[in-house]
Amino acid sequence: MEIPPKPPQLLLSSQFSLQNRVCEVTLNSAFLSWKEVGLRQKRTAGNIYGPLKAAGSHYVPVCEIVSVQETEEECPSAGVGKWQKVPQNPSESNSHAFTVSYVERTQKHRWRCSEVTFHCTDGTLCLQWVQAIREQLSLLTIRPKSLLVYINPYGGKHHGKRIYEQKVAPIFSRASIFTDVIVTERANHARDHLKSEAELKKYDGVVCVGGDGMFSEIIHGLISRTQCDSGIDQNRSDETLVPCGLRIGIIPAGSTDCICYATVGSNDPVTSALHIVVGDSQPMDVCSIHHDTTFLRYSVSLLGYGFYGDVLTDSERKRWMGPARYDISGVKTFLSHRYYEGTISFLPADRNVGTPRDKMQCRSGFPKIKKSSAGCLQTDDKQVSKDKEIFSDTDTKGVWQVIRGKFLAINAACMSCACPRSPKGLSPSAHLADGTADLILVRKCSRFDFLCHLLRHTNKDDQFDHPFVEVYRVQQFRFTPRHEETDSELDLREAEGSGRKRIFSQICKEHSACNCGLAQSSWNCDGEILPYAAIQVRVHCQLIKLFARGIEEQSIFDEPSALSAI
Ligand SMILES: Nc1ncnc2c1ncn2[C@@H]1O[C@H](COP(=O)(O)OP(=O)(O)OP(=O)(O)O)[C@@H](O)[C@H]1O
Ligand SMILES: CCCCCCCCCCCCC/C=C/[C@@H](O)[C@H](CO)NC(=O)CCCCC
Ligand SMILES: [Ca+2]
Repeated sequence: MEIPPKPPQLLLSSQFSLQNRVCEVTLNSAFLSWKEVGLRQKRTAGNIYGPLKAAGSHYVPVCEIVSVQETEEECPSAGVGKWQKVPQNPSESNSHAFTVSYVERTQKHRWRCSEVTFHCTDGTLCLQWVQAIREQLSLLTIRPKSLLVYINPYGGKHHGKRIYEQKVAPIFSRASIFTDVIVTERANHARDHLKSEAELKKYDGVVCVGGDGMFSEIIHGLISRTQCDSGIDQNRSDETLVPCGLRIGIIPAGSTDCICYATVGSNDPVTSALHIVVGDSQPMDVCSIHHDTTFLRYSVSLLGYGFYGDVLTDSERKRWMGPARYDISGVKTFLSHRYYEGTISFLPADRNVGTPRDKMQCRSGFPKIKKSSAGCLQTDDKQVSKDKEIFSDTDTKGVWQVIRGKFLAINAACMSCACPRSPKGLSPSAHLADGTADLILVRKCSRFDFLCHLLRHTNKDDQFDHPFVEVYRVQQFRFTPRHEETDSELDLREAEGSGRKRIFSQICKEHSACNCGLAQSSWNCDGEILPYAAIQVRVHCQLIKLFARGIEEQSIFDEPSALSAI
């Protein structure tokens, strides 16, 4: 039987002056609230993006208070050069005041740090309030007190340092968070520092100021350090990796910022800073990628061969263009319309984690997916779709599937990969922490059809609803490009003169410009090119944790019904 939650305990209730009006202010163990005295209370849906409020009432959850401080309103006194307190209005003369900074939701999942200042004539009362609020904040032990910050000064439009100093550092300082800041001096500086030098015990988290490439450096440093400390060999693709203890915060300052966007719902530095301050925690899956017995890289967003690999290869030569390089290279790659041949084998995911086409988008706290002590997933069955269109569990559980063909793109997404270019992402129903990736196969088709498929990433239409697109939810997969297929794999091809084709394939290896389907592409792994085309990929469930909570359902802030318990 579920034990009902305890009602919040009333801690303080007093009258203060707020902008010339008298307000009743209440603090309980869950909320700080205030309402104008004498106003009749009427619950309304209010401003859908505003703070939790009924008409004239404001409710701030204690867990969303950033800080509280005694306020002294001062201005220079003429001529003397000294500063003295000056009341803002008559009712606030002899005024003592305290200011509460708190999270306020605005449009499109963005958060702001708002302030409210309460005035009264009794200094002791103000102090009592400040202490009571601080005491409640001190109970929030999930909040970080000390952070290690890495800034890539060259990510995106080269604004990382300025974004941190102007928008983020003031919020951390208001929340009394200690920071050690390192501005990187070269690529892989942050990775190498985390791997072997950083005194990680000093910190409650690591913050990355940059784009997806910088985030990738941070996870490589942290994951490698954790495996090394635990005696795990990353070159063994069958190893169970040890989850990282420290949470990672992303302050977006890159070109795509897909990981930030898909875990927070926006690419806004202030919003990310506030998610760090309130101590959010979002577990995330990570793919390990091996070539035979060599570990190559980890991936959390896109692993793309063909189209996205070619876009990245071309765009790397245009880094000087900044974020626009992806648009130019995207159009160029689209026009070249190359396809690639090879074999994909994959191990389908358990049916209880849903399917890529079930329209169950990953949202904050839903569906409840927990990693069991045995490392596998437990889901709340009632929340999981019963969509059966691709495989039935009994047919495929634990059985590798093999698909050969000619592909314009082979993409694997461990999460939705939503970003400003594609607000619902490459795989809109992929989940952040379910131990699976969505494998998307785009077979050879006409330019027009491929364009329709690409454009659907930018609107509400279903990009998988084409006869040339297949999508599978997988735990592991392998890819072998056509020219690396073994004799036995080639022998398996039906109705193909295998001897003749193999000779042709060797010729085409050196002839990547010809559109014969036997040329090789490269894998785009979270924005980095992999050195091998033949890879094995395995998803590690919830290997890392972010200072995020997943994308919030906007509707929970539309109406104050959640406040009825107060
Ligand atoms: N000081 C530095 N000098 C040069 N390169 C750096 C430095 N610090 C980090 N890097 C590298 O810069 C690359 C790109 O950085 P980042 O991801 O921040 O920006 P981006 O490429 O513009 O954005 P995105 O990855 O979102 O497309 C990363 O791969 C990182 O390794
Ligand atoms: C001709 C019309 C084309 C319209 C196509 C729109 C489709 C956009 C889907 C975007 C998916 C982004 C996935 C994220 C990948 C990141 O790990 C990676 C590093 O930041 N970014 C890219 O590779 C950059 C990839 C940029 C691709 C354009
Ligand atoms: Ca996943």
